[in-house]
Amino acid sequence: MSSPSSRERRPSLFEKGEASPNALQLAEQIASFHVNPKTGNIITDKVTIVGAGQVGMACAYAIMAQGVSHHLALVDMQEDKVKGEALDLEHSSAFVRGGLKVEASSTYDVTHSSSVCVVTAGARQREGESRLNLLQRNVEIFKGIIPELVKHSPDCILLIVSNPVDILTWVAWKLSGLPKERVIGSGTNLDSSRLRTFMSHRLVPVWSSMTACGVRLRDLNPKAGMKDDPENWGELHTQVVNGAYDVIKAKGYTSWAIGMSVAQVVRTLLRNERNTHVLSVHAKGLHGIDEDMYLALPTIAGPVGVQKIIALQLTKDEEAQLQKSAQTLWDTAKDLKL
Ligand SMILES: NC(=O)c1ccc[n+]([C@@H]2O[C@H](COP(=O)([O-])OP(=O)(O)OC[C@H]3O[C@@H](n4cnc5c(N)ncnc54)[C@H](O)[C@@H]3O)[C@@H](O)[C@H]2O)c1
Repeated sequence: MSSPSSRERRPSLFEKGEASPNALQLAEQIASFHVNPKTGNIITDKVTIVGAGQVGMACAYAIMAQGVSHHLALVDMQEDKVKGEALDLEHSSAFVRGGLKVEASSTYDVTHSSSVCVVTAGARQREGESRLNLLQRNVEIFKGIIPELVKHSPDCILLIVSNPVDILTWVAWKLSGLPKERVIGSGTNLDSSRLRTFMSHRLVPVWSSMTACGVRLRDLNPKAGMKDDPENWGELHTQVVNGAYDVIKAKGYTSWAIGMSVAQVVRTLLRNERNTHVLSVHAKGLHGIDEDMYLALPTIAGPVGVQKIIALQLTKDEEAQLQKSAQTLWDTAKDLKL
């Protein structure tokens, strides 16, 4: 029997010459391929993020750390900054299962053939500036971004994060020429998480046993969330609405939670996980909405974009409020110069 020292060392693939550069390239490609189960087409997991600010980089980090994509392209008009961010991220490649490739530029060549393009670029409000003026400035920014993204990735899904997200998703749809199903906004996916977080603060001791027994909050407190609710669950609504403002007041911007939220949506889009997220989708014709507008609604989306918008069971009053929201958004959007 041969001793370990005398045992012939197995040559590595490189030494045996089995892995030519082409084979390595192929392995790299296979690692980042998924198959669209509906069409059978191969899609890559390449994701572009435009805007390498607080939100864009939190999205990039979450997408990378969760292994949602192994190939990122970052674009920002601040070339030095975006290149620095890309290097910093790519240096963590050894800690990421499957490795990581990060490209960065102030132009759009690096974005070619992306499956999902996330847009977080936006202008910050100037002192005394009206929201409409800020919005028009963001429209001008989008005019420089959206056609470039579509030119380099004509089959991509656009995922808009910049605020105001519903209106800018509509703007991106108009500027892109893509089918409405392929343009999606981050909607209120994050607000849903905020609601669950605030609920868990109240319910941690009993939550798991309640859900395990199939008990719902309304079974214990039929007035939960109503005006005369003795436990005042309605206060959660205020907490959710103020959630972003509380964070911005304390640290100047929001980043980590929106990054995680976007990573979750991108995973769903790439992997066809058929999860339901509350995303900004084209809402005309739903719940009596007449406006050509995007609104946040529960949506199932995948590699082809929006697959299904879940019909909500709304009271007349709730439906009227949704229609009013659509009207308010449209009143602003219709005056924009596209
Ligand atoms: N949808 C949501 O739930 C949600 C949550 C948080 C923030 N946001 C929005 O995300 C956006 C970004 O926020 P932030 O804190 O990262 O801002 P930020 O100022 O830190 O980053 C914006 C980045 O966009 C870049 N940029 C501006 N114009 C550009 C252009 N024409 N081309 C390429 N890059 C350009 C800037 O250089 C900057 O790096 C804001 O509109 C914010 O309101 C949305």
